[in-house]
Amino acid sequence: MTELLTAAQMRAIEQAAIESGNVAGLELMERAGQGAVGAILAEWPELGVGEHRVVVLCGPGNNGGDGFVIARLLKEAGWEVDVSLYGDAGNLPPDAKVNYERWAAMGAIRAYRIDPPPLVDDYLKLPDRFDLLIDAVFGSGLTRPFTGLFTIIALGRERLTEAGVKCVAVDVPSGLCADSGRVLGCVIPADLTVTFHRQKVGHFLNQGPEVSTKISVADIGIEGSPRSRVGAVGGCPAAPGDAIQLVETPRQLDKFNGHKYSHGHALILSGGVGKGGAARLSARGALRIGAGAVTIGCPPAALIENAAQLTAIMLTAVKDVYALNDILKDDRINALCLGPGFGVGDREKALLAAVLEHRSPGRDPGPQPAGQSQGPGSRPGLRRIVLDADVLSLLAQDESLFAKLHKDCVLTPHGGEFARLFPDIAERLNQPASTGPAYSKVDATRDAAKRSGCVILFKGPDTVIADPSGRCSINAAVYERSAHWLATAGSGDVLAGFITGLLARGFDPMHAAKAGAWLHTECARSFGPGLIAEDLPEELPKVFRTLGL
Ligand SMILES: NC(=O)C1=CN([C@@H]2O[C@H](COP(=O)(O)OP(=O)(O)OC[C@H]3O[C@@H](n4cnc5c(N)ncnc54)[C@H](OP(=O)(O)O)[C@@H]3O)[C@@H](O)[C@H]2O)[C@@H](O)CC1
Ligand SMILES: [K+]
Repeated sequence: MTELLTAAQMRAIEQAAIESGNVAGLELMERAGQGAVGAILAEWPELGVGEHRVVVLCGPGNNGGDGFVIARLLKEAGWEVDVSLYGDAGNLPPDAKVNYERWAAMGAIRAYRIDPPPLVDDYLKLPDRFDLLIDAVFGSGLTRPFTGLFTIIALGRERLTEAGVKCVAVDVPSGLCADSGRVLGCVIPADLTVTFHRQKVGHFLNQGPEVSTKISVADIGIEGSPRSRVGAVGGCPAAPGDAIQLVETPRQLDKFNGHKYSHGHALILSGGVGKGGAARLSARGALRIGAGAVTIGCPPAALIENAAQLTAIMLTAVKDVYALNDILKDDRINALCLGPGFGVGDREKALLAAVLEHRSPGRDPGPQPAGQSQGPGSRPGLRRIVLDADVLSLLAQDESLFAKLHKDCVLTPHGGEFARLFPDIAERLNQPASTGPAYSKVDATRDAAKRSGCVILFKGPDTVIADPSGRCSINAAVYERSAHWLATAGSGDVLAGFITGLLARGFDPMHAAKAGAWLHTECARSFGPGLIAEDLPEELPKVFRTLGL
């Protein structure tokens, strides 16, 4: 389980470690500097031999303090070191001040005031040639946008890359909000970002991956402390529900025993003639991921078209609400998917209302083992629903439909659909970030989950999944899991099908959303560029084999 931290959580963990008496803040700063140097030499071993020159940009807080430690360590290793301080030495926090003084006893410091900012010509009188730029200007304490300094560096950054200068961000690239991954003002993009103890949420959201480029986590020796995790016993102020997890290999994919209906039965409602492709993609995804049976329900006129395309997937006519209610008398149908290619007419609206109302009258599955409920079919009438695409538009248009949403629903909006469903939340998220920590996609998804009472899966390379209780995870298709070719027509329909299939197999909504998103990314990575949506379900057997299933 990989837990991501906000700046406040990291501060609380650091504070708890210091208060435990096992380690002093100054020692943590020393370890942070050592960790950064270690990570740099591991990344570029060639920097460990021969003569090199580094420019260290320090800022007014403890991130700057880390910079002074790095300057000292590299100088001791024989480097030529050029240090600047952006801020007032008299106002440095205590540990940073100690390291400032230690460095001052070894070398020069060019100091620049924050207010008024330095003139372009005055700032960054960089040496003619150097190998490494250490960005220790701002870390997790960035509270407001700042452009003066950053603009100069950001503008010169490309030139530095061309000159072969490597840029290392200490903790986060300066200008990046450690909680939201949003840029306040402008940012110094890094070639390598060295962070401490745990990766930060902002490394995975929004622009975080693009400007952090590669993350190395340095151990600063607080791992064993009783409060090193969010929500640990007596831990930091954040409630357990506030921990944000990175979605990883799902552990509950082993097959149930029994006949095919013990793997559940998914019903995918499709649109009319010529509109069935999206639902067929969802159905294929649901079947491949292991639903025992999958049926597409389409308007009578679309039966022939669908029949010509389907073999293992069953087909039934759903003319109207009466027909649907008849089908739903079959208790083995335990998961539904509505939205892909569905349409937004009166028939669809009525079907959506009926499905939302049809939910297991008075049946609560009660406490379940982590991630899985009892075998599907064991609780007749319990229906879990994935709502995607057109249905999200219907929900956005009609408050009474929205009010029918419940905890067994999973909504899977992309950015545009999210903005239609939750316009005020999206507006807050899309406003330029003016204070740090900035409102993040995690905050927005949690707020949306709370309002709707459902699991929300907010798509993107940084897919955020939250439930109404605040539980939250990020499926990150970034860094080594990057799969930009996943942005292809129909890919979302397959994702909706994956989640539906997992719901049919008995996964609870949160775990189905997480596992579905993770497997979706894995299929794309496994297939590689050239992928089209049809390839995603077909890649699942290979991914399952890799998982040892
Ligand atoms: N936590 C840990 O366990 C460990 C933490 N460590 C390190 O500490 C870092 C966090 O340190 P930090 O809290 O001092 O924050 P940091 O970003 O250095 O600067 C804050 C200062 O900047 C100022 N300021 C903010 N925005 C500004 C702007 N736009 N323009 C101008 N000024 C601005 C702000 O001013 P204020 O908002 O208070 O007015 C404040 O003075 C962390 O990233 C890691 O590197 C390690 O040593 C290992 C252990
Ligand atoms: K930094």
